[in-house]
Amino acid sequence: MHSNSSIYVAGHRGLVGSAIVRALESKGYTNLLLRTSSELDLRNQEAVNDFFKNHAIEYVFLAAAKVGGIVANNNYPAEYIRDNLLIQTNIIDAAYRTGVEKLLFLGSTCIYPKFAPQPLKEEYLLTGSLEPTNEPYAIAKIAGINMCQSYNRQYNTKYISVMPTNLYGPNDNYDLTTSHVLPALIRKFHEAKKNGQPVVEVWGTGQPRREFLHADDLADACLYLMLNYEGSEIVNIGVGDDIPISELAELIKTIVGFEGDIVYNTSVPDGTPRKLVDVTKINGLGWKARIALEDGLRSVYGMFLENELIAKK
Ligand SMILES: NC(=O)C1=CN([C@@H]2O[C@H](COP(=O)(O)OP(=O)(O)OC[C@H]3O[C@@H](n4cnc5c(N)ncnc54)[C@H](OP(=O)(O)O)[C@@H]3O)[C@@H](O)[C@H]2O)C=CC1
Ligand SMILES: C[C@H]1O[C@H](OP(=O)(O)OP(=O)(O)OC[C@H]2O[C@@H](n3cnc4c(=O)[nH]c(N)nc43)[C@H](O)[C@@H]2O)[C@@H](O)[C@@H](O)C1=O
Repeated sequence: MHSNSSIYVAGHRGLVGSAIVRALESKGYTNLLLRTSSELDLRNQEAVNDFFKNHAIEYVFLAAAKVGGIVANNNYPAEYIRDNLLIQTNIIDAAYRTGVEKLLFLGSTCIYPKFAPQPLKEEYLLTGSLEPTNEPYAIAKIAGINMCQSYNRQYNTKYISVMPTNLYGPNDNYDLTTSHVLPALIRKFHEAKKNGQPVVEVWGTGQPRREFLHADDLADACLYLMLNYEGSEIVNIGVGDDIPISELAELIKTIVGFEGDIVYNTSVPDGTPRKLVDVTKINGLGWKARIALEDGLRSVYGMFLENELIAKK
């Protein structure tokens, strides 16, 4: 990949896509192709084919997807399987038909069996049943991985698939009905402090453990793998450490400065009890995460406050 290679970042306004754009720009890549979903609906095969035919795209970062937290996944299963299958199928096939040099597909650690041994090694894929709250999304992602591998095998393409753990960072989704736990708790504690509320509700039992990776670390890993990895086998991306949701809640509570209580709403599902990734493979390839959770949290809360000030002006 050269500084003037034509690079399409699908989903460039999202948490991951925007971090990949920042990483590419900071490393001097200048020829980036970017389209919002209203400019190019990636579920529309004809539009996607035309877009690829009309631009000599050399590299693709496939970071466009329908993404959401546990409750959104559980409530809208049809949308999660349909949109993700359409988006990824249209892009992967158009990339092949127009001779794209290399493509990076973003999966997720929810592709691993619900009760797989920890930490999750790449070879545990397809060894057991999935977590029901996100099975449709996970099945779409598994289909995407297999599609990349099948195209590599039959058509000699160079499509790589990465499995990031739970992510957070700039341009995260703070809508409490669709967001993931980390941005949701930042907003809940912040609003409770501002409004003088005595309690904050945290979903589930607080016992599940999650691993959190900053989107800038993830983007750095994606760029590193695009430049240094050619295998068809999936690669985990994580920090190699996790914490219970109850501990995350206490940490965010302290950073935000909320002095009230936490209540657990156990009518909301916990989801997978644990999904800590084994990072031996990516560490062996020469990449390691750098941003510690507490530093990352302070930084995103700072951005959250800045955005709130801007919104008020
Ligand atoms: N967030 C997380 O914790 C994790 C995310 N991932 C993976 O990373 C990838 C990116 O996720 P993330 O950045 O968090 O998601 P976001 O929701 O932040 O961003 C998704 C992007 O996809 C675009 N998009 C969605 N639907 C369409 C469509 N029909 N046509 C065109 N573009 C569309 C959106 O574009 P627009 O803004 O223009 O509407 C948006 O910018 C996904 O594959 C996800 O599975 C993996 C593990 C964890
Ligand atoms: C990235 C990943 O993201 C999803 O899986 P998840 O990790 O279960 O996601 P989550 O961040 O929504 O929840 C993590 C844990 O946190 C608890 N929790 C507490 N309080 C809130 C809360 O206020 N909001 C949310 N969303 N969760 C909360 C919640 O009950 C759960 O125990 C899937 O989309 C999956 O497909 C996927 O890939």
